[in-house]
Amino acid sequence: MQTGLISGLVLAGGRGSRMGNVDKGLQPFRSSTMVEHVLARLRPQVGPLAISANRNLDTYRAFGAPVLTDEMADFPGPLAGLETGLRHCATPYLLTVPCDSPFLPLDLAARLFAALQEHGADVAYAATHDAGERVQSHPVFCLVRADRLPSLSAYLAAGGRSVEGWLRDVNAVEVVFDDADAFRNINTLDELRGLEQPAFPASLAQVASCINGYDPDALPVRDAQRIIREFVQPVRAVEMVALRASLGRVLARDLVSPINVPAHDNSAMDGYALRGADLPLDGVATFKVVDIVYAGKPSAVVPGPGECVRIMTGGVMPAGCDSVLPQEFADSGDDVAMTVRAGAIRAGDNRRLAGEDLNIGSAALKAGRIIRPSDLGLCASLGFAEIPVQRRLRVAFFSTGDELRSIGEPLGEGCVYDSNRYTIYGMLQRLGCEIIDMGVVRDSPEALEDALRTACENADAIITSGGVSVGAADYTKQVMAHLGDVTFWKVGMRPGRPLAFGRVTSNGRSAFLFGLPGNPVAVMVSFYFFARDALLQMMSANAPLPLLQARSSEAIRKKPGRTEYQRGIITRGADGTPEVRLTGAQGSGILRSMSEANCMVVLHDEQGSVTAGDMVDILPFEGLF
Ligand SMILES: Nc1nc2c(c(=O)[nH]1)N[C@H]1C(S)=C(S)[C@@H](COP(=O)(O)OP(=O)(O)OC[C@H]3O[C@@H](n4cnc5c(N)ncnc54)[C@H](O)[C@@H]3O)O[C@H]1N2
Ligand code: MOO
Ligand SMILES: [Mg+2]
Repeated sequence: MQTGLISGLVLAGGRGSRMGNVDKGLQPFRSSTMVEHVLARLRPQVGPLAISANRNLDTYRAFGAPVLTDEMADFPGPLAGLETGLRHCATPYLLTVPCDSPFLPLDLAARLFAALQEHGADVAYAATHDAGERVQSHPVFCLVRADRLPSLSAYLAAGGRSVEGWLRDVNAVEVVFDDADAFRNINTLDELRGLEQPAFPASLAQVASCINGYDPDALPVRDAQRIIREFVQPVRAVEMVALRASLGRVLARDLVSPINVPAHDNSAMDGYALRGADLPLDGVATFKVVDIVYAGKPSAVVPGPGECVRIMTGGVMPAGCDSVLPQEFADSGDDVAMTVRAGAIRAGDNRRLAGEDLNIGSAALKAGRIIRPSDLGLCASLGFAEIPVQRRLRVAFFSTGDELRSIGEPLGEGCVYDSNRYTIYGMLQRLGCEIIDMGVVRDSPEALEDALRTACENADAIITSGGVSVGAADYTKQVMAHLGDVTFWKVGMRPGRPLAFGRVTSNGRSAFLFGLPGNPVAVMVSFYFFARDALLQMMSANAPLPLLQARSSEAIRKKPGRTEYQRGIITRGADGTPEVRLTGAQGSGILRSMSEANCMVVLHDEQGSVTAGDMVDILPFEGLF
């Protein structure tokens, strides 16, 4: 069967009345949507592909197939979609499938086509046996001759609406498939239950009440992380971007392979393709060369016993051949004959199997992945021109403190340049966020409220630095508390003890807030260990902190009962394993030692002093995004 003879049409134009009038095709299903599963399974079986839909047209268009809307008004049912499909059909046959059948058979087109040909029929449709062995027909899985359009139009014009009714008017053949599950459709929201989006977050107090012995003034790191994780919600908005533009973005849905890669069994070597059974058991054997196969130019020749085909790397294996003798392993060989010695290769050698890289219907990449260069290549090998990614997370940030000066301003008595906005900028940039830099905000209630409201109305998350400890001029906490559900913690850690976290609201818009401490090292540590994971969670990204282990080359003093983050330099030790030493002074204002470091040493709550030679957890900065 030539797939190019058949156009595919996914019927997604129904009312979805059994699902409460939702658009069935767009319902989330296994990290993507139902219709995308259907498209992935149908695409390899047909030439042109279209979607019949009557709502959410732009969303459907983003799946990369033209969208046809019913030409008849008022949702008259699947036949209206079929009629429109036939009007636009440029091939001799049209195959329809419903949008809620994510498991449809991969040989649907081939089997219906074979039956249509065999019976000289107008229409072939699928059926299965139910549990009682009765035949149950699935008439919306049907292959129709495109020239049957007039008969369908006449049936509809006469008021006919049921697919079964029209099938009685034409010469239709039923094709029984064994796998009833492949035709299972998902009809109710109940069936989709468990895949729904999580409920709106509870209040922070409710979340915190689940923590044993919750004390905001002495909160262990892991409890703070847990509260943040349970409170933060993903921003669900997906956009299609050109393949190259997806680098560094978060994949929004599983990418299901629409093809086998490679598509055919092919040769891994330049040499001779032959039947493994013909290889000599001892001595030598001479094969007659009956054709030459180049990559991209398959041969129709089927070598007989004692025959072989010269083949180039990547060339499609000729029918019946299962092994390739690399040409340098032949005793002699040219384009006429080849001689091989016993034991030169084994049967099956040097053949790359169809689908060994990626199998049709398998998840090539999982939703949540941050797209890397190899993923771009993988997507290209599947023919994907556009990739569904999460929209970039919008993060607004500003610094607070009257002593802060921006670069370019004169540095007055007692003032410091604002460095936190630059470290925060760098860390957000590496996470792939859309950045809204709001500068330095004066320590006045009005200026702070103004800034927080603007940030809240324009961003998904807000990061501030400074003003969260107990100082007298700090209005930050008071304004944050006034604008939303914000809590102030003293976390059992060093550096980065004070931390504000919550959700602020202004004019009906809300944003998650991370009020990081002002000290320049504390701001980075609390970003990496609290804000980073939360922002990734909002982006629906899967990228846990890459904690590794290294041997400490020195003793480190540490009190159990709090987490300490020390700046370290990791090198390759004498025995080849990673070894870490500290950068010296660890004060939370000493940014230089952060720059000198290439990792953080993480000493957990329960840990006491470290002896030289002990293994410790480290977070390497390179590769940390
Ligand atoms: N009595 C107490 N004092 C302090 C405590 C405490 O528990 N009790 N905690 C200390 C800890 S730990 C930290 S961390 C800081 C956090 O203070 P704030 O978040 O209120 O921050 P500020 O007071 O505004 O600034 C602290 C420090 O950092 C400098 N800073 C602030 N922003 C920037 C910036 N954008 N660029 C460069 N440097 C900045 C600021 O000048 C201060 O020196 O509180 C301790 N105190
Ligand atoms: O949390 Mo503060 O970190 O010690 O400067
Ligand atoms: Mg302060």
